[in-house]
Amino acid sequence: MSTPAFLTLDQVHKTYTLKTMFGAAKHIHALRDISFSLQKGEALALVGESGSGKSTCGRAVAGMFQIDSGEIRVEGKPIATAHSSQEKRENARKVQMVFQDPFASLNPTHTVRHHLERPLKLHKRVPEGQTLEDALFRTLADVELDPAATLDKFPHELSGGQRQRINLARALAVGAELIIADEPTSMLDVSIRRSILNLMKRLKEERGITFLYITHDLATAHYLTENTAVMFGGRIVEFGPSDQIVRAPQHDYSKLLLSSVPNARTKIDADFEHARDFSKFADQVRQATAASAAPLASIGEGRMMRG
Ligand SMILES: Nc1ncnc2c1ncn2[C@@H]1O[C@H](COP(=O)(O)OP(=O)(O)OP(=O)(O)O)[C@@H](O)[C@H]1O
Repeated sequence: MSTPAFLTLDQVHKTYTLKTMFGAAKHIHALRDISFSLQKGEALALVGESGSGKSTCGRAVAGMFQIDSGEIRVEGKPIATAHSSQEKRENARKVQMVFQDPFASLNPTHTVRHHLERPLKLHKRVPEGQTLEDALFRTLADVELDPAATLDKFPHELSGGQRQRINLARALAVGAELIIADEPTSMLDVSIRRSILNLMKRLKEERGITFLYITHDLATAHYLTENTAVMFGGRIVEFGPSDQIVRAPQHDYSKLLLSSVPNARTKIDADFEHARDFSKFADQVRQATAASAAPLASIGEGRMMRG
């Protein structure tokens, strides 16, 4: 029997219903018919503009709310059927989130030691024959921080990049197998973004950690990920190998995202390069993408596009 994918999303839908001032309900289709799967140790980028549904997708996988329909499976088991508290704890351990703001996710009144000690103890992650101190040192070394210099510091004594490394260390401390990294570098200095991406790449390659990498930045996705899903309006409009999507995007919306990236070595249609009023042109592309009811269909070589 073949091993199931580490993560599978099968026709996932999520609609938020908001009450407007006049009492009428407004429905926001945040996820529409989202399907993909990820093998252990693979990374998938979810890319799109603000509001396209990327974070909702990440939070759904982390089990932070109930989806309306469809199924999310981790190692073949639907997360919605985790009934016992032990099953829920185990899912929560395996799937960890790292957020955009590296400061907000750390408690400013506690040291790095406190942030890592608790998960290591709670999830019994201190290997036999090692002390808690050994495990703390190993966890910090795993994210390329100097353990002795870092352990007793408070979050405000660390740079943004170091804090994001602590957030990754915290995920490692519980034994995360899938890390959902939601814009993990967008609040960091440009100069250190690449080093955090490289660290995630190393964790993927050396530890077999699976990544769902949420980003606005289609151009950086291929450093870390094998595949990219371009999202718009809660739907996947294009899916395929990340380097191919960057070099030769097929969907007009993917081209639009890439056309704003300086120096992207991308085949963009003449329309995109010569549009006189680019923002009007961009709106036309968004409207056409929103209006299309075409299904996501294979266009060959592992690529899919909504026509
Ligand atoms: N808790 C919520 N209640 C109501 N609407 C929500 C909620 N969370 C998200 N939305 C709406 O769902 C849609 C998708 O939002 P989501 O945050 O998933 O997009 P995103 O692509 O991650 O955007 P960003 O990059 O800005 O985070 C948006 O229209 C958003 O306003």
